[in-house]
Amino acid sequence: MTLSAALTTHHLAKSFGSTRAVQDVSLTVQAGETLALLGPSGCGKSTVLRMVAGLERPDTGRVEVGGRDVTALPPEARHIGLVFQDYALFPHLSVLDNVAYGPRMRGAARGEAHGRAQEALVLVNLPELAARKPAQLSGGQAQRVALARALATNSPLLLLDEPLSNLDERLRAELRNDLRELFRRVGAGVLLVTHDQREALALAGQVAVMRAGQLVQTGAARTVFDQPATAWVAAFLGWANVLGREGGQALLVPENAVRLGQGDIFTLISRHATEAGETVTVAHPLGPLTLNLSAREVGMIDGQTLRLAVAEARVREVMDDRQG
Ligand SMILES: Nc1ncnc2c1ncn2[C@@H]1O[C@H](COP(=O)(O)OP(=O)(O)OP(=O)(O)O)[C@@H](O)[C@H]1O
Repeated sequence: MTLSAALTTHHLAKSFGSTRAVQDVSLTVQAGETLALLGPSGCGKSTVLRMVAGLERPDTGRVEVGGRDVTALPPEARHIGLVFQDYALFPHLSVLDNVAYGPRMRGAARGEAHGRAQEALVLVNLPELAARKPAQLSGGQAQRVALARALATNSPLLLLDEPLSNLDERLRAELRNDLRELFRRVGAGVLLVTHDQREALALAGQVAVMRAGQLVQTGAARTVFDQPATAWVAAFLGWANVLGREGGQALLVPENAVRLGQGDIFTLISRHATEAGETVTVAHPLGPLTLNLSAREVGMIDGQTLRLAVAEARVREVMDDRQG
């Protein structure tokens, strides 16, 4: 028996007037796998998610959930767990009834729906808050309840749109760890939209990078972060050294290609103090190299110079698609 993917989109496209919000997006999320959709503001991430959820109708293309074509189905018939920012909790219902709402809508008897809701609240570590009203929850607790509501549907696919936004840094870090563990336990496919690279790396095994409505790179998260396919992807993912060349190419110099204290002596163009040490830019024949130095490494600066070697085997040349 071949297992169906939790989600497959086939050539999804959507325009709003003359804005081509999404063009030809095909992606797959396997059961038990988390895929993070990454890209700058306005690149079409939410529109992809909304088409998968059934909240937006694609102009062309298909959506399959668990091997079933759901393109023509309304959201409630798709069997997807949603955690969207604008999917607020019902203020007049208790936490338990909020979480039980999905199973109830799908025809579960009250007792069974409450049982599932209790289980979901245990999964997100909030079983003791079942009787509260949403107004009596902190921001982090409300996010967990929203997640429990999605989990209680027992859906094979969860969609999360910026699930940790609106939370302070401490809560984000805490929930990030919990979510990873939770996704692993429930075994659903998860499609996650985030603009936070750290969140993507922490939560998702797979990433898909979007630019101007199109997917530009998809693959294992570690591979995409370590081996961006183009200069634009590298710059978007926060690579410090994407050095333009003649002829539309660029060199990607990873931090681990730079060996301090060996090789030739280069002049520093700029220096800025950071919490950990300094960020410096070195005039190097490959181009201006920006390095994050620890306090110990700052001690290797001699006058306004630094001795370093670049391991050229670790430097990759890619297409420079940053313009346009
Ligand atoms: N209902 C709509 N009507 C008109 N244009 C829209 C609509 N929804 C989205 N757009 C446009 O489609 C493009 C993609 O928007 P989308 O919200 O999918 O981007 P996004 O990547 O999720 O952005 P962000 O990270 O800022 O949320 C944008 O240019 C946006 O202005």
